[in-house]
Amino acid sequence: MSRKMNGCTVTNGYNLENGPCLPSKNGFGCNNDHSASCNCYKRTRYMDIDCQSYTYEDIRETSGFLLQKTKYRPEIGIICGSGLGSLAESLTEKQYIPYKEVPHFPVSTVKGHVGQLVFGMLQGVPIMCMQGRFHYYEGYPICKCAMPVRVMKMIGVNYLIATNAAGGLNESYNVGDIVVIKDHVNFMGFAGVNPLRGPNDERFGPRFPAVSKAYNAELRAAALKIGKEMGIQNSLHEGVYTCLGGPNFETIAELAAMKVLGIDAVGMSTVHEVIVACHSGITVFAFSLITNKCLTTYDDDDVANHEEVMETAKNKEDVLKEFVSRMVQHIQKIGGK
Ligand SMILES: O=P(O)(O)O[C@@H]1C[C@H](O)[C@@H](CO)O1
Ligand SMILES: Nc1nc2[nH]cnc2c(=O)[nH]1
Repeated sequence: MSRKMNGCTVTNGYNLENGPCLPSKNGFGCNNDHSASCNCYKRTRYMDIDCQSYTYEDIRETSGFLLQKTKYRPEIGIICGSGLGSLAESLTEKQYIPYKEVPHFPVSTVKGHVGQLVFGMLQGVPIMCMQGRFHYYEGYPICKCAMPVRVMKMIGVNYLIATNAAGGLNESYNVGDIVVIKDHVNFMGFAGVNPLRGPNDERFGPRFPAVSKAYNAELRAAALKIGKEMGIQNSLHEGVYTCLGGPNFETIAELAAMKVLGIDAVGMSTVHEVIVACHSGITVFAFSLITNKCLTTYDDDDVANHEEVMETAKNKEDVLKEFVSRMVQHIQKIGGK
């Protein structure tokens, strides 16, 4: 079915000559003719098709905007998972920048994800914190979900602390435990859903990056040591995380299959961010808060739900703030500013 949209003839949602024709975003670089010379065209042409919705220049525009807005020059970036936004509240001298004010940034649509950048100090270290992340199930292409990591890199971030809420599949895990992620299984990647899909701009990173050491071993060891010092070693683990597309939680059969594959924690984020961080040379530390136990038998009366996820995250707020704060201190000691 064809119809007119923003001056383009759109057939089944796509302008077949020029790619999808979407409304220009705040007019950034769009001259409204949606031709090949129009930035709007360049940005939207690949969206959902080639997963290349942001050019290097777009990311430069976004990071340039932020560097102009803030006096902070952070080397450490933090992404807050569902219900974990309070991690940003540990920062002092905070500056908030809502996503909707930032050129090219997506906006958060999920409960528990505020949707703003928080710049500030933690342990005397400048930090850039995302209070709210982007998920594939919200309708964003996966490259868009991971786009803020490229912005972080261009701003000067060299260390990423990615956090998430996850279901505990490993039977030894309890609700409220922390899992230091040592590796992931990119299920969505098995189906070709990868944030690096599409033309590769070498200025972002190599065409074929290795991700076998994505989760920095030194930082993982430090996290376990910190856990001991905090007296939480019995509720701290190292494990394998996976991201599913969501938004539904898993079936019993899906969980049984994942168990066989050695997956310990199941979520709906982080993997795409870590891949992009790795691609751009950012050192990664990531952890899951186990917000619910994965239910693996048919006679369980319970079912997974977002409210439980949020509640568990709220209950563990203080311990997580302390954990992250000590990790930041450690990173600063080994090289971050
Ligand atoms: O953003 P994260 O991965 O922490 O959020 C998890 C996955 C879903 O977005 C949500 C489900 O409750 O929690
Ligand atoms: N996929 C998935 N994501 C989660 N986020 C928090 N808990 C869960 C879960 O059980 N499964």
